[in-house]
Amino acid sequence: MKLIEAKDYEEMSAKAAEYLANKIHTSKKITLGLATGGTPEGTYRNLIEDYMQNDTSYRHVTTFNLDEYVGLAGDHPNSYRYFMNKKLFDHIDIQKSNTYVPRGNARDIKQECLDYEKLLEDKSGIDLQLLGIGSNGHIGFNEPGTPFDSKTHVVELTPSTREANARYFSSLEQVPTKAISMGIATIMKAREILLLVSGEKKSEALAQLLEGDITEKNPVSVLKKHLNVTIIADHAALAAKKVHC
Ligand SMILES: N[C@@H]1[C@@H](O)[C@H](O)[C@@H](COP(=O)(O)O)O[C@@H]1O
Repeated sequence: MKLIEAKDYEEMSAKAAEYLANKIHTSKKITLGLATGGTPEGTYRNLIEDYMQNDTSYRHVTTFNLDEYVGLAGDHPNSYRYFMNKKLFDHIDIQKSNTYVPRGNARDIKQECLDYEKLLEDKSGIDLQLLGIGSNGHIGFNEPGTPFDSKTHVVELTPSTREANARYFSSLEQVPTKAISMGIATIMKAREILLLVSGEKKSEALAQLLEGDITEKNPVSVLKKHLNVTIIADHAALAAKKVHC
């Protein structure tokens, strides 16, 4: 695993966007795995700036998002499809038909998981997966205890994850209790992974990744088995690691 240090959230976001833009520029065709949440928002802002200033085209880019809330349609303001449209896709020249997010309002949610996994395979998988982490080490919506061999599946959200994400909803009760998430094996199939970690709240999870064991109790620890992982972390996120040293 390669670790790139950043001063703060802004610097982490700028470095991540530069990393991604460089890959987009230098490839003829690329499939990106994308994440939602506060962590990648700054990266998307920087990518939009880069698009406007440097004419970076996204016509050759396909994207697959990690997850989506069960029960929310794509035009619901709290859905991850809506987040991606507003925070990135609406501002760049990507073809919307090449952007995939699980359909949280699909009639048959289990079938939707199977179809999403198959679609990913049919499109030859992910070249570069952007990832954030939850403070309990979750990746996508794969909570502690999720088997490492899991594929795209329906997840029961833990109270702590619902609370952490309640800031986007008008109340905790509004936060869905289930989500569709790429599984850990799905994420690990990406040819490259870029993990972003910012802030003190994530420092224990990051320290566990850098210094702890590989265990299903800490989903992010699986990344130690991947051969091509880059972490961009800010100083606040690295604080616990430095205390441990
Ligand atoms: N499903 C998402 C994850 O993909 C994300 O990494 C995590 C952290 O979010 P944030 O970046 O807002 O801290 O939250 C959610 O649970």
